[in-house]
Amino acid sequence: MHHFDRIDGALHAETVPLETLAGAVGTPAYVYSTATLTRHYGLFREAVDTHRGSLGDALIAFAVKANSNLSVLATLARLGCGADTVSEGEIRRALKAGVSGQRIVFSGVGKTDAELAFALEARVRQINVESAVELDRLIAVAAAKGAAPEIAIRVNPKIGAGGHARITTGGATDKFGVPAEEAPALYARAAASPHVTPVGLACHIGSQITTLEPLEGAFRALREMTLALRAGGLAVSRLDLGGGLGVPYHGQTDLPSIADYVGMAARVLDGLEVEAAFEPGRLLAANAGVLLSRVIQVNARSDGRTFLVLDAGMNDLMRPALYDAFHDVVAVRERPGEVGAYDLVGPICESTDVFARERRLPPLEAGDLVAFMGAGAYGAVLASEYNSRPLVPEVLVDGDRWAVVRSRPSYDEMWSREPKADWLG
Ligand SMILES: Cc1ncc(COP(=O)(O)O)c(C=O)c1O
Ligand SMILES: N[C@@H](CCCC[NH3+])C(=O)O
Repeated sequence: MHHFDRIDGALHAETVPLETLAGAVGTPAYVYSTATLTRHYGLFREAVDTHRGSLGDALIAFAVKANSNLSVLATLARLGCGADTVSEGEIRRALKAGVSGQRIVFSGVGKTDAELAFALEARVRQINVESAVELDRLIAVAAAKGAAPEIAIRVNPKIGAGGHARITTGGATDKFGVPAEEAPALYARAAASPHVTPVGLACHIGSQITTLEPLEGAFRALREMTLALRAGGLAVSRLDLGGGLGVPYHGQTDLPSIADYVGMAARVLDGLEVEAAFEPGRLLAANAGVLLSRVIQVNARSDGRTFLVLDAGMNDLMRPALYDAFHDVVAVRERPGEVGAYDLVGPICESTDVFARERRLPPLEAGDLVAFMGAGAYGAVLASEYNSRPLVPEVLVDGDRWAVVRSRPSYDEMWSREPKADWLG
């Protein structure tokens, strides 16, 4: 079986052949590796523990949006990982997977009153407030419940970064966070309310960030703001540094390592005596998963273009269509012969249902299996049933054992969610 994990150039293999899984559950299917999730969390934990002096007893809160499969979350929860959540559904998933409320951070620009109330009932560790208007609503919700939740103010440091313009979150025009110049006054306002307890600041400037500079700039902004708030007599004991560190989709070997990244954070926070938190999503999960797909047909056109038509479509893996994202694709069993240039497409009736153009691959035939690498983050979670295609199964592998951790619904199950309007008879 192909190795999943390319982080740090290290290879971690599970021992169940992908062919076996494809035969058992059908294709397309997402396959996740326990060993890789464990290794990535372990590397992060080790880096953070090395810098306890600067980072305190730091929380690593997996960004559930990256992969919300309950068994993936349970795998991480068992290792001690927390959860960064952005909806009631994600809080519920994290709790169901065994993450205690005390390890759950609730972020997001549009939390409803009902979701805020739910977060208070779940006694989450921290609510990251993203605007003045949200603070007012939270104060009202908390007052009605006689609560005083611990909150952080998410600061927008006007440093946007990321692998694509559509995934930056810290830019001046992005909807996320409180503009840096407004944040101190908002913090002071929160401190004056008996219904919330401001404990710190948060930031998250974007995703698939491949250099440390923008992250360092954002962390420095939080440091300066902490010192300014303290000078004004306000207590700041936590800094939530968000997620965003990129992974090597292209096999790059020059990306910052987890140790580089955490070491940089420790240097910036040194001497502040705060407890740090990190919210990695992609970093923990992307290279812990592949999307398995079978070739439906090879359409070699007379104009010279060869379309490899796969049974996976953009509804199963949206990233290429949404962000022109690159996913390495490998033939699960390589046939001998000359490498060809294939346009990898799915069966969806959309012109953007193209995974790659002129990708060089060994000879492939109908029925062959391919694996999309780096599909463990923002893969299954972004899938839809477009073109009435059932969501694909998800499988978790652990050494030589495997389990279906999300099943493919039957068509009847799909229809059962659409009761006929009673007037239609
Ligand atoms: C608030 C917050 N934290 C963490 C993450 C995780 O980001 P990534 O998967 O890039 O680590 C995101 C997503 O971008 C986010 O919005
Ligand atoms: N969904 C995006 C990342 C966005 C992260 C959430 N803010 C991706 O697949 O790259």
